[in-house]
Amino acid sequence: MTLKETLSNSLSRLRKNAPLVHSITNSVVMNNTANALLALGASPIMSDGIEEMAPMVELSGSLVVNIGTLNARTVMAMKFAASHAQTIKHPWVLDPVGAGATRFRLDTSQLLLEYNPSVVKGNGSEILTLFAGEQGGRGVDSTHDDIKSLTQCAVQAARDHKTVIAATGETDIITDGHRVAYLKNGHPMMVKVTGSGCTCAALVGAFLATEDDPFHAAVAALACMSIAGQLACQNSRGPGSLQLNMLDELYNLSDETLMQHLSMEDEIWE
Ligand SMILES: Nc1ncnc2c1ncn2[C@@H]1O[C@H](COP(=O)(O)OP(=O)(O)O)[C@@H](O)[C@H]1O
Ligand SMILES: Cc1ncsc1CCOP(=O)(O)O
Ligand SMILES: [Mg+2]
Repeated sequence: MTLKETLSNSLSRLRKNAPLVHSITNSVVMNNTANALLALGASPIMSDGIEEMAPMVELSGSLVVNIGTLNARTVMAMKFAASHAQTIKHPWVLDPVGAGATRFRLDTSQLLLEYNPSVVKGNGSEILTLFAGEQGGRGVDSTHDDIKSLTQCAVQAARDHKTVIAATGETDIITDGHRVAYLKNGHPMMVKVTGSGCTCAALVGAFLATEDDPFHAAVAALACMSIAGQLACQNSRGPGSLQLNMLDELYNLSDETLMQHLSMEDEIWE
């Protein structure tokens, strides 16, 4: 079966299951992320209280750890949740937001990596900072657009850490170190809405709960995000209407629309 065929009913499968997705995320995007998960067909719950971390991880179908507005207390909660997820083999995704901005962010991202995330989702600069030690990015935004070097880095990182790397940008690159998918959907206006990348990570979390293979989960999630974004941009005058239209497009997305608009190439790296 081709990758495209494998993805052809992933969205309806997700909606049938309506998974509960637990996010420890940043205070900038919390509301929008919860709405995006609802629009897609999942159920969000945001919680960073260490007192309820273990039962919350067990209750939900997957975990999203996003370090966007981290502090000492929330980092403790993130570590606890990630560690518990690893112990009970619970799927989880790491979004190392602004990993290159400060030492605290880099150290926290590296520490969380030790708990074997199923997927690491970042923009190009975050992935290169974390896995190639490159200085780049402007705060939480990416300054990287070289597909060749990013793919090389992502493949090696996926192999070294036995995980799936999903690097977003004009072309999204998703790899488990062997299979590599390039998604060319999306629209440049998407970078003008804060939290676009965070929504990607949340959607990866949703698909991790209903797909057995984290590589498929990451490809399905980024395809939904980029295609919904691309369609939303057609009716948006700017970032304000895009943020709203994005939710409507996620809500109205179907397997058929996804397959119709999907612009993807994939290859195997030996
Ligand atoms: N230049 C671009 N053209 C098309 N889509 C883009 C572009 N830049 C980012 N995207 C899309 O925007 C979403 C967020 O990606 P990105 O901006 O890299 O994340 P972040 O918000 O973490 O920096 C992804 O779905 C990605 O495909
Ligand atoms: C602006 C900002 N500052 C801290 S977290 C955050 C949101 C980042 O969202 P994204 O990574 O999706 O652009
Ligand atoms: Mg981001």
